[in-house]
Amino acid sequence: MADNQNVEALQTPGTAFFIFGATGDLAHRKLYPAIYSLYREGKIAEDFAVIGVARRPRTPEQFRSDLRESITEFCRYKIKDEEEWNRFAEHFEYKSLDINNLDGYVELKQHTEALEQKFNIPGNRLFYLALAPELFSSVSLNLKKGGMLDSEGWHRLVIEKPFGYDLPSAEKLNAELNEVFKEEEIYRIDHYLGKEMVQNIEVIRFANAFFEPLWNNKHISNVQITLSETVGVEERGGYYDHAGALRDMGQNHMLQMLTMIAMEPPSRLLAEDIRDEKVKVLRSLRHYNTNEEVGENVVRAQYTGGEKGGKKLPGYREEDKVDPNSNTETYFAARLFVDNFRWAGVPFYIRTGKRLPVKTTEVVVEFKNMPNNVYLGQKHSLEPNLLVIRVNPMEGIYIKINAKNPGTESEIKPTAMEFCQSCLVGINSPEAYERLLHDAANGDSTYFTRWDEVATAWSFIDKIAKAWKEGTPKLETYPAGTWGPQATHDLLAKDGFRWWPVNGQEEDNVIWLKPAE
Ligand SMILES: NC(=O)C1=CN([C@@H]2O[C@H](COP(=O)(O)OP(=O)(O)OC[C@H]3O[C@@H](n4cnc5c(N)ncnc54)[C@H](OP(=O)(O)O)[C@@H]3O)[C@@H](O)[C@H]2O)C=CC1
Ligand SMILES: O=C1O[C@H](COP(=O)(O)O)[C@@H](O)[C@H](O)[C@H]1O
Repeated sequence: MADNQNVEALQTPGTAFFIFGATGDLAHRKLYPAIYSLYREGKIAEDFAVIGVARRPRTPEQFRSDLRESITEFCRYKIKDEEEWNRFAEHFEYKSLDINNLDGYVELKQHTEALEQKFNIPGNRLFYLALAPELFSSVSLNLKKGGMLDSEGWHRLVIEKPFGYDLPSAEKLNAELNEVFKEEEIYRIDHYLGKEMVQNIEVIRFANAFFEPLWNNKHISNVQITLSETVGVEERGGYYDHAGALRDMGQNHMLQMLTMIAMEPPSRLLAEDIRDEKVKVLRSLRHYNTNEEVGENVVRAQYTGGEKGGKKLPGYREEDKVDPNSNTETYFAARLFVDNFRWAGVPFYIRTGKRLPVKTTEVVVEFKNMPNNVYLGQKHSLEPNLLVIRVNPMEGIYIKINAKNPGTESEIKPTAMEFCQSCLVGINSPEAYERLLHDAANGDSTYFTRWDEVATAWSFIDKIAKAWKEGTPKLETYPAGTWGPQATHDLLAKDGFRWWPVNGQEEDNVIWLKPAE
């Protein structure tokens, strides 16, 4: 019996899941744990099979043992008991295959058909490409040539980021994929769209009379989006040194979050309506066409060696597989404008970086000061109201208002009222990959990026990348464990703003009203 008792409506149709890149990091840390959670919650019933594909040889026993290791280490559910584990693991098979070897697909087809028969799967096939992007086109072409798309039922391609390196390469990739899969069969992953609180932005905005009437340039002075990480590039130096923060986080996660904040209410809560609104935001982004404009609005930087908790941290250029003379940015911040009626004149500040002091993803919506406030000019220093959406690792929102300090005659204090979602539901809220796999198997593409979103985002990003390539602005540095270079603070200071401390940290003057224990 599934752990989630109310599962009928949520169950995926019988599906064969193919994980290309089955021995890789993403499969190990995210995909297998996600599949196990879905199984435990009854969102996947017994009519499924998972076929792992990669080059290195693995016996079925080895593959299932890797699988168990991955789930034990990374899944939010613990393995229940041996009987349940065996029932689950029986659905997993491994096929050693070089994705360029067409003959291998013919064998894969036979293998698949046998599994489909065994588990009563009606020919629905979901191909998840957890592979280097250079391999995406060959896989899709060989799937077709090898007869893997001949089954009854649907065929879907789930594809990891990065989707291209720039607009021309993304266009090329898209054209190649379209030779095999239609747009509606392609599910481009941006795992930030699978995060609970990113999805909640829509609800907070469109289901609350508090917020939506104020959600515009009359009432909001600026928006700040921070995606900070404490880690460096870890084992991904080779990939990262080619990509950098702008392509790794900016083109996708950051712009996607911005669209969720800035979009107009969709006419219906359907995938195409929502994605139509998101792409309109991307089209309204003010492009920085000259190096001067990029220099004025964008900061890029790279971490140097630092220290945290007495531990020495290496500089970026000392990291494994990174060019010792690399000019790749590990940090960037930008001031963006959405030039439409709602947002004219409101800066959206975004920043992301590796080796920053804390791991957090947070959106701060700063409201304008009250006009002619009777308290202004007196001894009080009023702070602007804030709505803070906490995405990661803590989930929830808080709003900061000005209120009378209890027990004083007239002292006004910033007071934060917090809805801490993760305090209520714990860390058990579904992982992004669970939702996204489940959505893809159910044919719901709402939280996947459509081609026009990807292309429009690249056309904006490419101009920044071009200016950087030409040396503008210069690459700054920041010691590992700090909040980036001074230039990032200047970016806001010139508009009269400042970055709000993340997690409400360092704000001694604020009274916190937390939910009762
Ligand atoms: N890891 C992460 O946290 C994230 C990863 N991604 C994206 O996911 C994708 C995969 O990343 P990740 O798992 O880290 O990469 P890894 O390098 O860890 O894994 C790559 C996988 O591809 C397989 N592979 C490589 N070449 C071939 C080939 N010719 N034929 C068949 N299989 C092949 C490898 O297996 P073998 O060597 O056995 O063939 C391995 O299973 C990338 O696009 C990455 O950008 C996106 C977000 C986060
Ligand atoms: O896509 C990526 O995201 C991770 C950060 O994801 P999070 O869910 O842990 O916030 C980042 O480390 C990685 O470089 C990037 O490719």
